[in-house]
Amino acid sequence: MQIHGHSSIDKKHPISLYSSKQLYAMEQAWFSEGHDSFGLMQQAAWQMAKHIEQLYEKKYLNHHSSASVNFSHRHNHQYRVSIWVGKGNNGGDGWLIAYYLKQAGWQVQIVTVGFEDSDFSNSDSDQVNSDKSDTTAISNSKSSITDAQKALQVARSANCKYERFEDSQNDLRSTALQADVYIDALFGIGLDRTPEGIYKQAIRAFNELTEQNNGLAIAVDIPSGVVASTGEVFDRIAIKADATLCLIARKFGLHTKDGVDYSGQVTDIPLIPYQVDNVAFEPVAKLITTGQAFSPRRQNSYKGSYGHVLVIGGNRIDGSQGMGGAAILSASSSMAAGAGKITVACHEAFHGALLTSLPDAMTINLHDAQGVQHLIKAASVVAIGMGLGRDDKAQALFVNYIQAAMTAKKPIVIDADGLYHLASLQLKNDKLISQLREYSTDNEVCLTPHSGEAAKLLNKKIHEIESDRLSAIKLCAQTYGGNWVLKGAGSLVLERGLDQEQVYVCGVGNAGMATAGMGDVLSGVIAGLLAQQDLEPEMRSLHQAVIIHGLAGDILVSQTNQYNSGKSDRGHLLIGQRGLQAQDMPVAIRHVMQLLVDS
Ligand SMILES: NC(=O)C1=CN([C@@H]2O[C@H](COP(=O)(O)OP(=O)(O)OC[C@H]3O[C@@H](n4cnc5c(N)ncnc54)[C@H](O)[C@@H]3O)[C@@H](O)[C@H]2O)[C@@H](O)CC1
Ligand SMILES: [K+]
Repeated sequence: MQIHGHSSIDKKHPISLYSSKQLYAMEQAWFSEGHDSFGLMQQAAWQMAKHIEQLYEKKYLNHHSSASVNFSHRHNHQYRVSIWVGKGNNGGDGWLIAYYLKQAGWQVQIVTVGFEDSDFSNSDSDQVNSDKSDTTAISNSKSSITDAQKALQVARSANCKYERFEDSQNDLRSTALQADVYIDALFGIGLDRTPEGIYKQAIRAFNELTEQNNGLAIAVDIPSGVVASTGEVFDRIAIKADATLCLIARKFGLHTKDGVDYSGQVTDIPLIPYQVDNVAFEPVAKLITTGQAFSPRRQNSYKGSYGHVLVIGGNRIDGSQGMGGAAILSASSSMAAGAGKITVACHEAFHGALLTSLPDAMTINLHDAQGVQHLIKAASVVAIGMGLGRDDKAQALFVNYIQAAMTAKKPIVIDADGLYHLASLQLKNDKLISQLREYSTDNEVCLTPHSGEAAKLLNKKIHEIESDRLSAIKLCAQTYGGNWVLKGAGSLVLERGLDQEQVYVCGVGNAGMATAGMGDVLSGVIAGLLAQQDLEPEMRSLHQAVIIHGLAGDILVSQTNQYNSGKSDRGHLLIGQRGLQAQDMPVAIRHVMQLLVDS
């Protein structure tokens, strides 16, 4: 079930993202300043309980679509919450949320997963005297029990009802578990392996129950099953949350790879100051959801002021396989992103098609080496590889044109088959790789693989890339130099500065963009921005291009924009994610360029 409104983020500023290792270090820094760990858990749970009430009330108002709904309805209907707890501290948060929501008048049902009977009897023996059954008494209890066990005691001493998932599996569809809100406190940042057996069953049951009962699914800290440092979900076993209450600091894994599909709307509950124990933690990445505003163009300018993009690609191998579309898409996207002029070096067989769809472009035969080299000298930026082909002849062209671009000191964008050639040259220990790496220290080189291409470039398996995209993009940059995009849900962007590198996670874009040609569009936008020398570096940066590309895709599938309204007098039909095509993009890219000037 969706919470009303646009998905997760509408913050303008980049949001700092951290790994689980850093999260643990932050907690430890806080505790080493003398702060109490159970106290932190109490704060976390109390604040989450308040947010849970707010989220549910918001959902209720949306569904009863009248602002006049009076929340005195609470008196007619007791809210029901089902809280699923694991044995770690994430579960500890869950027990305390149960305690606070019960205080607030909710009907609370706890489902424990992975607990033995002894877990409860141990705590019985340690049980605090019932007439002192408050959290203070328990937190002050001398025993060496863990915070999670203390939390369990607090909830039990307040008579919160619980049942073991293991005992009640067959009855899980009983009315006892028909809740308005389901809380996932099974695993937090401590998840380090595939949930199996009872955990796998519990995660599945949780998802089924929330769906059947149209319940609101809220994850404590991170949806169980999502790895906080990578965004990976093993075997698709994870809680599908409508909302995530993210404790202390934003987890990297919420915004890239599978995490994007499971986290829902993310709310921060910071709890501790950003700088603890004199340590300021450097985020592993920054989440960006909006672009830099463009400055208006000078009236007194001409096409040369905005650069000349040379797109090299669109080959036809041995007279059969043709990939002209890749170059066309890239070229039209470059123009949509504001490049002053475009030349496309593609196979002559495609010149007609190119000019039909993009009469603004100039053409040259891809195989006219002298002519292309001459144009490389004249161009402001060279984008190479889209539909270039992978045979030896194409590789020779690639090497030749990259050498020419480096000699002429041009910014270079390498995509698709260009990346394939780089990977194979690297395997052969070809000198081009070290030359390119050296070149990229003083010149702009942008490389844009998806996971499959990154796997080839690093001579690894795709799943190795996917299981740690952050390490993969860093290794790409180390090996080849340059600035990188690792495409996919929550695309990563790595930009190298003088003495440090910055990683961004792109928080816009949608699954409709997982179609052929979208990468060609992106390379075009990157080249189009790079060509515009009038722009400040930030406005023509790689992350700006990735954001523009993502926003354009989102605009096309949004139901409320001028290009996609059933009521539009332009006669456009509604477009959804299914069926979105790369050729739809240039019009939306132009629109985003305009929005970014206006904003
Ligand atoms: N006092 C504190 O330190 C605080 C902790 N907080 C909470 O604590 C969480 C982290 O707690 P923990 O470090 O205990 O970690 P978790 O609660 O995430 O659980 C870790 C436990 O689960 C086990 N485990 C991991 N993957 C498993 C799998 N696939 N199948 C079965 N068992 C698995 C681990 O071996 C470990 O025993 C945070 O996410 C947050 O919710 C917050 O309450 C803030 C304060
Ligand atoms: K969780």
